[in-house]
Amino acid sequence: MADTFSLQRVLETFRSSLSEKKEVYIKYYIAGWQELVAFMNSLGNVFSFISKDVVSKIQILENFLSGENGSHYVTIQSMVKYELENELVDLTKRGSHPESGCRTLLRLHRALRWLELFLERLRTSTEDSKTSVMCSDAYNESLAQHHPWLIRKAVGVAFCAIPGRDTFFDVMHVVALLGESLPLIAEVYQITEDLYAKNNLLELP
Ligand SMILES: CCCCCCCC/C=C\CCCCCCCC(=O)N[C@@H](COP(=O)(O)O)[C@H](O)/C=C/CCCCCCCCCCCCC
Repeated sequence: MADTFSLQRVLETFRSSLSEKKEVYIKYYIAGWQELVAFMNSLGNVFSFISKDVVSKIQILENFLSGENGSHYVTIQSMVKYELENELVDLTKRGSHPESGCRTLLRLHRALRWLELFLERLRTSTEDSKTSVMCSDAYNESLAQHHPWLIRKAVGVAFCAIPGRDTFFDVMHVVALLGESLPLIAEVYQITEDLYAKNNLLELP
């Protein structure tokens, strides 16, 4: 496992993603995901179908951010407002906007919940706890409900290749950091969740 992964950096990027008004900057939200992808890539090819999916979603959001309407994509709040006001979101079935910013970010948002649940399990785990079980329990409680059977099976195979608990703690260096990361990740998650719920965007196709 690459020793270049730093939970501290993940923490810093998600911290930078929160504005004073508690809006979420997409630039830093994406940067947080890029750190997590780098970590996943270091775990081997069995995870590449997952990291490719995340990378493609990051790319879609980066394209919006650097495109001609980029100023509307500075925060998740401004993106939601802009895409809804301009009817740029497929709300019930996929149509002329299959890759809107709102539906793309929703996929990462659901995955952030998985991360929160997994890190919480890791933080409270004991020496004999298995990371594959923590991962899979967190997955069943979050992302799995949105994935078809085939993806759930493939994910189940990938979970078997997850390194043990000690390896995670070696890489993370400071266990205490988990206690600091979790509330921050949870806050970013909750702000996005409330915004999406308020705008009926939680089930975008
Ligand atoms: C110190 C601890 C650090 C832990 C770091 C963990 C790093 C993990 C990084 C990413 C987690 C997974 C992100 C998964 C995003 C999935 C988005 C999604 O739901 N995509 C599906 C739907 O997309 P559309 O078709 O609607 O566009 C897509 O079909 C799914 C693709 C692949 C399945 C992804 C399942 C991921 C499950 C959890 C991954 C565990 C990785 C474990 C690494 C330790």
